[in-house]
Amino acid sequence: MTSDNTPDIIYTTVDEAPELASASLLPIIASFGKAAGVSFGTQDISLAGRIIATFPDYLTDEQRQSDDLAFLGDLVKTPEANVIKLPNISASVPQLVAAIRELQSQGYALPDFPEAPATDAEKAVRARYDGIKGSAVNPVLREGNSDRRAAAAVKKFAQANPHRMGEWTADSKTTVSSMSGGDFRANETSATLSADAKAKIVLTATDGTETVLKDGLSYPAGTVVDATFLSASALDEFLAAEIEKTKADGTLFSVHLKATMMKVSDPIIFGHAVTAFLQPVFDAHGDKMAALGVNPNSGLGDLLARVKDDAEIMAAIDAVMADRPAMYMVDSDKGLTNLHVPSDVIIDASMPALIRAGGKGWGPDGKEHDTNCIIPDNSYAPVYDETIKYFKETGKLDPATAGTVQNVGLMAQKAEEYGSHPTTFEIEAAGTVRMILEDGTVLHEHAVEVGDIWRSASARRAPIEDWVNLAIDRQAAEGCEAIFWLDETRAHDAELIAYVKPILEARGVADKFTILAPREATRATFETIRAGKTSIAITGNVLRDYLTDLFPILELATSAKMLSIVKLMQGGGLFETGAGGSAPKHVQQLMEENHLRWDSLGEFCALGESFKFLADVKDNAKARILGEAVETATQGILDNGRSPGRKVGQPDNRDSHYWFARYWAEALAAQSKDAELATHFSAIANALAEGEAKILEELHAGRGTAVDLGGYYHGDASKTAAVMRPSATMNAIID
Ligand SMILES: NC(=O)C1=CN([C@@H]2O[C@H](COP(=O)(O)OP(=O)(O)OC[C@H]3O[C@@H](n4cnc5c(N)ncnc54)[C@H](OP(=O)(O)O)[C@@H]3O)[C@@H](O)[C@H]2O)C=CC1
Ligand SMILES: O=C(O)CCC(=O)C(=O)O
Ligand SMILES: [Mg+2]
Repeated sequence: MTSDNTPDIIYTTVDEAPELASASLLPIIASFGKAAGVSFGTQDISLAGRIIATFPDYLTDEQRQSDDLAFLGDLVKTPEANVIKLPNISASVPQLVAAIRELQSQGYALPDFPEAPATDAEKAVRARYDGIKGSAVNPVLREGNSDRRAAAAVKKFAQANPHRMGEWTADSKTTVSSMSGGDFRANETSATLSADAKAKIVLTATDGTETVLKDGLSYPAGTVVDATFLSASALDEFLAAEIEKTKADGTLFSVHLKATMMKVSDPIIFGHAVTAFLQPVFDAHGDKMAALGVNPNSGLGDLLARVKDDAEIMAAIDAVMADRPAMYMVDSDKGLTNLHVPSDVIIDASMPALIRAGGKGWGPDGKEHDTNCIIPDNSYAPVYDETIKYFKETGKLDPATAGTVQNVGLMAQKAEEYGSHPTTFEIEAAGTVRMILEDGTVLHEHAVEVGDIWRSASARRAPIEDWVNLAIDRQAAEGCEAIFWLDETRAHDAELIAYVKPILEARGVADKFTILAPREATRATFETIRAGKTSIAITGNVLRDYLTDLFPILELATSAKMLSIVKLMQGGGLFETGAGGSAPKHVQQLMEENHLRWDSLGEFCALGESFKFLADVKDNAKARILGEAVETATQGILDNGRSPGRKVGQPDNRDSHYWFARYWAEALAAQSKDAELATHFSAIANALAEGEAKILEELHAGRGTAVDLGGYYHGDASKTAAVMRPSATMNAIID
């Protein structure tokens, strides 16, 4: 599919803070690349871009956009792929609705999001929107397993400049609470297919009625296929008890889920939490609320917007809230609670932030308090539970001396739970769910009740083998401790262990690895890094996600500084920038006071790797020189403290890009491998140095005042450029 017209490197157009940063950084990168004959192209994977691309039939010719995600989905399956992937929004329903409204206000005649689709036409629109919802981009692009770690320079910098850590004390009441049974962990069954297989999922109701939940599933031989369910009644009992327990303990009530990546199951679990918290209101006014279109899965914020004109319901809500435990707040100034929006509290970022703060969450009084962290399912909750227990015993981690945890994550081809959306169902009738192979074999079978959440996930043989081999390579490169975080008592993990052990034996490296269940691995790993050493965590997809925020946030203060390489299975390279998200809070700050605290270190690291990869695969010497100079520039940013500050008045993202351009140009001017490049860039380096005072002054003009970007999800490119590239002097040098 690639042609001579495909640019050497594709940079993704995304959302929120990283996209604002791109408005300033990408012109620099493209200009420097051009001088060395390296071409850059962009492909739009933003939420707004994906909405537009999904509804061409509703739009004018000028408004239409190509389906860039589909293009990239094909590209990553080719050896030519060289993609720099920035974090993008994985939209919850409230975010999706807000983006649709914004586009409609800009004249895009898009259909409304059908909350309760009734007609066939509405169902068709809803199906199209559902394809955009949640984590719809990463699983398509991640055609390889992940290698995430802190670059040596970044780690050294963090040790020399340790961030502040909250104190942990033995008497902290902060705790992780999980179900005592009936959850996904307890009900899981797993099997490895011995031959290629087609399968269907059938619900047989107690009265004998059969419903095919899914047909046409097809798996190659060697696929590990899991099935499990979470009992709705067990969940509700658990949540009701936790509300009481939180109140008795005087801690903050908080629920931590991944409603974005687990876009089918977790919004439902979130909805149970909203319902449980407001149970007396639903008991008294449920019908009226349903008539007003309340869907608890969309959160308390959406619920309040729908019932706000009904004084009786509002009074009932106030009365219940007054009686409930205090809630962990997303924004106490604005009254945004944990339960307002399903995508505001995302477990991979929220739990580490709380742990970094010494186990404290923000309460409605704007003060920090011990918190009850409710993580209903036990599959991965023990990692956080053990982390908290460990810190209560030993006190906080010291980032000045702590070693580092790297991750090798099984991720390719929608591995494990993160690929389970098409095979996740909220059960509508009590009975039995069976996963049945074409030859009639019943692979999995569960007795279920109404409301239970049943799901199947799979991991294919080729990605699993690639993952184990990547782990072997990484361990050989580092020569350090390496742990497979797998629990032999968990059905899925036992199947993976059956893959891992023979490969390690066959390659003669079994003695270099240990296999530990997540709880034990957590403790062992903390002990290793407390001693200043390195550990490689080799994990499945979910723990890849969780650990590459947890350890970086404790070690480096943020996961934004991580190197995130996806070695694509067909030979291409996907370079993710950092391991975190799109930082909505940063956009708010920019809009209010014209300060962007986003740190582009993740972009710098990914750019260096992308150039190196280009140099290797296309034997492009100039790309190698560009890449080496990017590394020098990144080092310069760290050594000279040029990263953005958090507060207005301090240097921000734009300042850091000026310094990045300058250090990069200086490094290119200083190298002696390519005289032509050296001459070209020494002129640029000189101009940037001579213009320093004027450029910084121009960059700082207007700081502290509100700015207009022309939109949140679909901003106006010229307005954004005016805000993000305010230095005419610098622009003249770059352009
Ligand atoms: N790869 C991807 O595409 C990913 C996408 N996401 C998406 O991103 C959105 C937000 O997710 P959320 O869980 O809030 O996590 P984020 O990582 O966006 O934000 C958590 C906090 O981390 C800090 N942070 C993150 N990146 C940077 C950076 N480059 N520079 C400085 N600080 C940074 C900020 O802290 P502070 O506020 O203290 O400055 C930020 O508020 C969601 O839509 C989510 O789905 C999430 C993860 C990965
Ligand atoms: O795709 C997403 O929504 C988030 C991905 C993520 O958090 C990660 O890969 O670390
Ligand atoms: Mg993550």
